[in-house]
Amino acid sequence: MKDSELKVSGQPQKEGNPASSVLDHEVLKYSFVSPFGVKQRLRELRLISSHIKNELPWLILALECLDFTTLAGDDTPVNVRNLCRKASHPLSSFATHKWMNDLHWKRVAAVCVYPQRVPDAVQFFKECSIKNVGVASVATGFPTGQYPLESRLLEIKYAVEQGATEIDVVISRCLVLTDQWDALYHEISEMKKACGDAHMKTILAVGECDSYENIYKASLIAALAGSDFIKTSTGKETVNATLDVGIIMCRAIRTIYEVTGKKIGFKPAGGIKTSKDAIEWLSLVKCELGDEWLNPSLFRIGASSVLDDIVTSIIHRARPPAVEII
Ligand SMILES: O=C[C@H](O)COP(=O)(O)O
Repeated sequence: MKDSELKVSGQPQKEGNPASSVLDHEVLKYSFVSPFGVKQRLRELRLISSHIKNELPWLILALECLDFTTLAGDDTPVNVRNLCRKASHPLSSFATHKWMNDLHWKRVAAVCVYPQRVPDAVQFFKECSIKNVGVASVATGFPTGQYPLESRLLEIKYAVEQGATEIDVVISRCLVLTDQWDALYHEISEMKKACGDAHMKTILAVGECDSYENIYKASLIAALAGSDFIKTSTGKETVNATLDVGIIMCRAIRTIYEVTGKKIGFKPAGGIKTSKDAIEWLSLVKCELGDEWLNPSLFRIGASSVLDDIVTSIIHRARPPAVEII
């Protein structure tokens, strides 16, 4: 299918600094999405993904792009440390097998926790001298965002002070649903400032944004306001990451790249539970954005429960066939 057939278009503001202080409304004029085009593209992408033969490299990539998450009211230092242990050496129980080669060095990209649990993760990685697993914190009144901007910004600053290197912020869906695009741009810009050097992933909570057009506009605005990544969902909405919405967000990312030259990352999150799901998302990003996006600096999968299935699938495919001795 040709790109034009999808009819997801956009004309964001002029080239140059993507995070100027005001939103150029030209960006919102061209946000038409054809549901039929999206459906058609989805069918094609599913077909492409179902034809993948050698899944092992895809599974390893999925593991390396994982934001391994715990976001529960009963999280404690102990379960966060356990999460970090698993994140650092997910394949360690097979490390003594020769066929593992360098697989046992593989690690997830980051752990993702609530602000209050950031010090537990930071301390664990410090004690174990592990430097290449990021610590992401959710913030800004996660998951609803229904708090004053002032306190949401304080949460970001708190998480950064505690050592978070990545901040996953949620937007006010209310601003999207009431067409307050300037206010949305303003709050995301303020959040980015509060992050300082920490990478900011902006969660749109797509299941609560009402329409494809709103998701496309919110994606463009989040990118233009300085987000490093756009992320689908918190995992707490009734509808979380879906592939159709993934297509729309990737198209917005591509538009931003074509017009500003800036590469924005993409993070589907919420309800991703199996290796097959993970491969479908990787395949979507490969088809929509290209191989350049297939690395942890531009692609993450946010999930609390997919790791075990990815590990099982890797072992199943990496293990040599059993030798018959009789
Ligand atoms: O950001 C990650 C999500 O909160 C995880 O959602 P999940 O528990 O459905 O995997």
